[in-house]
Amino acid sequence: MRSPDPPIPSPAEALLHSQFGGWSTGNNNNSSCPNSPGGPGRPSSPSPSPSPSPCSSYALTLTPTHIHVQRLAPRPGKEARLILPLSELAGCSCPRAPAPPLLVLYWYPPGRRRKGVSRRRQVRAYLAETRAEAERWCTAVQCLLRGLPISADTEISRSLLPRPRRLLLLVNPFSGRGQAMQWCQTYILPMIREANISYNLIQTERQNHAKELIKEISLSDWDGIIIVSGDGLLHEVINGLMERPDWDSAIKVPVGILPCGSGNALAGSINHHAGYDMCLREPLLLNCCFQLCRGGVKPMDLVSVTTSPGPSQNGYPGLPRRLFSFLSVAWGFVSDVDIESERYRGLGSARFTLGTLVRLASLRSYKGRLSYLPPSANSPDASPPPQRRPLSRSITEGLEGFCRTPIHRTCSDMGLSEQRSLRRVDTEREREREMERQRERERRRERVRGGGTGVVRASSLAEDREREMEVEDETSGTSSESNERDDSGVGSEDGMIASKEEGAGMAEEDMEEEEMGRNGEGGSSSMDGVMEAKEVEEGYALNVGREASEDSHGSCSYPDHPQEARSSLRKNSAPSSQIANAFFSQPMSQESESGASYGTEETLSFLLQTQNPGSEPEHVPPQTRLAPSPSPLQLPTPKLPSLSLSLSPTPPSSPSCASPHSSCYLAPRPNTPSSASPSPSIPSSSFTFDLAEPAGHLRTTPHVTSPINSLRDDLLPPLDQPLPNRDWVTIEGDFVLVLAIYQSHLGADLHAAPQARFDDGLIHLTFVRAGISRATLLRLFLAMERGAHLSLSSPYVSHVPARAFRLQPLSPRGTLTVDGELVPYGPLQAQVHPSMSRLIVGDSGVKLTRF
Ligand SMILES: Nc1ncnc2c1ncn2[C@@H]1O[C@H](COP(=O)(O)OP(=O)(O)OP(=O)(O)O)[C@@H](O)[C@H]1O
Repeated sequence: MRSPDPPIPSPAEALLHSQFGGWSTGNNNNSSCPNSPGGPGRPSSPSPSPSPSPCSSYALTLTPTHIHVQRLAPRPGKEARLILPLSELAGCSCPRAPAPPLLVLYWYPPGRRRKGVSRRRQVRAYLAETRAEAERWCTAVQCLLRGLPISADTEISRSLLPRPRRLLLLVNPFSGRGQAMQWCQTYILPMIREANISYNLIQTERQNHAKELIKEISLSDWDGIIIVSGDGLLHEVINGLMERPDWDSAIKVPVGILPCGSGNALAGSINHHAGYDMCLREPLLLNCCFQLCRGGVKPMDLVSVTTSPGPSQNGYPGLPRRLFSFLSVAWGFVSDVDIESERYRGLGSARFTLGTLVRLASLRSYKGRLSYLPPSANSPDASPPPQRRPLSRSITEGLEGFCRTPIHRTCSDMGLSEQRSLRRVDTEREREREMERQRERERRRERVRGGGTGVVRASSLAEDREREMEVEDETSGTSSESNERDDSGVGSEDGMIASKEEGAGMAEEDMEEEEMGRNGEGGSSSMDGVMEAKEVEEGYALNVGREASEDSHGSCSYPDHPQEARSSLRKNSAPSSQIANAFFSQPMSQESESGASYGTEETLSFLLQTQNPGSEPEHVPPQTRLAPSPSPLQLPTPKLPSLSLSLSPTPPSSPSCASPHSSCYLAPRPNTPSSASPSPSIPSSSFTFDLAEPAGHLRTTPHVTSPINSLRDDLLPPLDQPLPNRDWVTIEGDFVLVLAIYQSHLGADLHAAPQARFDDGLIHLTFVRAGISRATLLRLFLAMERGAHLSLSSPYVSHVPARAFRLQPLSPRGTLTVDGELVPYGPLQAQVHPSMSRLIVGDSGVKLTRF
């Protein structure tokens, strides 16, 4: 992150140049004292222990970008030079008399941590000859930090400085693991004081407290509203601002977030855009707090969401609700995990890892219809399709020094595959297998060139694929059953957990899909597509899990030793790849061999094995205490009713199926009258565009209860009316998940939309069709940690940008969330409103205005 040290400043560059005495702070890095200005436990004058260092003296030079510190005594010389970039200073102070005339600099250089780069606090103090000199320096540095231009000729006086910024801090003491107040005392308030920011801190007392407050306060009193919590509280604040009569000016008040929740998606995005590596917990908080103190503001898009009516109240039918979202709308897997993992709240961000594994074990799919409006071609917002990460790059990650031979392309850029590939030693055999596969591919391509309809072609590819698998089996001598098989067969023998070798086989198959996609054979030529096409052709139903309507929310329980589970899981630095690795390397249990899906017990037990087995359990907040159940509950033995997969194979003519960029494997087609008639080669149940009766409450349309009638969703008709034919694309079928996200991160460690910017005017839609295997879905989420999931080539996964969308669940039950908060289940639509709000992001590498 740091640029090379600048040369010694020339006299022309120098704004100030003075000689200071040293001030010993009692430790080497000069970091313990003097303390932050003001505040409890932080005296305004240095504590008595530090003292002048009589023998040391320094020459300080201030330039517009740096403070150069040259030690003059006792050892002058080049090595005694320190350069403090102003961009790494949170602030400075000059303690009032009777304290000595000190210039105190609060320096937060980036330091390497085990996981990512994070700021560390250092305090430097220099003793000026006079108080006036110390104050002159302090004022000059503060002017530069506030972005006020000064020159060597400027008469430096305190009158140059604008009033200190005033922030309203709203703290949810129960967010995340309930540490928000403690972190305020330890990290947040000290740094905010150091940055010379005034603040008022309010603890929220209940749900919607923040919203009520925001609707009533005088906003002109504040330069920013800062949420010290998770994303849920910011959702309240944004909606509180939008429900004010003066919403259009209120929403322009800069908002910021200091992450104390469990997901911390927006904080993850700020951290990422500021140039830091992914990090969690205190390091993330320090980075975000530092960025906040720097004070840069960027426009941020908001998405207006119209949901179905809530339950009727006092005999009156509910009305559709309108709310504003800054983060995401989720349906299916993501919202299920979000809501169901609430019970593991005490685990911090690891609750999502656990929730993901539990939900994977009983994967559901939901029928529904997704329509979206792509960005117009000439729209300035239309961003180019995301670059696929070059395969070579991801392959070399983590492999340097391990493998010198060229790595087979079956090493995807997924962590799991990489790790598996490291275990492989028999490169000769691998090469032979690859050559055999290559020959098979060639033969297949020859046949495909012979033509035929999509289905017929897919079917013949299925036969090819089967033959290919036989060849693989022969050459490898091991069974490399596909994940898709494991998922698709009723009572499949494979279960969820594959052996290491099987895992490697799975990776190969995925790469196989990728390979075929690149060769223009599209999704239908993949293993998944093949099976699907074959089943469709033969009139079979494909079983991919349990249908939502039949699956009650699985009752889960915990192992006999929940304390152990908690203590091990508490290390919530989310070592998901480690977890997943254990997941895959578990021996098959009795249960899995007999075909049942995995339960929570297995999930927890492998987590236990991967994380700190010997550690003592920590204190867990009462609400998260997990009562040991008399006997460990299993997830109900799956009845595995058939799920009919109504989506057809991707038509061969579809350009999207060959696109390596957008992964639009579903062949979404424009909602034009001509395209609405199904192609003869596609089963008529697929991709229908008529409006079916939606699930949920909405049948006829009441007016939307919008607090803000003046902000129109100009791209959307009312929720009960058909969408315009022009430009819209509709996809109908069975989905595992639909995620609409407008920030780069879905959680601090989930880089869900790497291409997203705060103000790109886009909704980034990801949808996953039923039929995806659990293993592929798991790999998708693991790759998401690094934002590498866009490279995951699966015909079941699509990523598309949009300006608006409508979601019509057709399954009677499910969960829908907006910014992680539950909303009424039923049809929902949303439209982006570019740059509506303002977000405090700091000043790293972005053009911004200061608040
Ligand atoms: N004092 C309080 N008591 C109970 N609930 C509160 C209180 N203050 C706020 N809330 C509610 O708690 C919900 C969750 O808060 P928040 O999102 O900030 O934390 P989180 O869920 O831990 O974080 P994340 O969303 O990152 O997972 C919000 O919907 C908010 O309305």
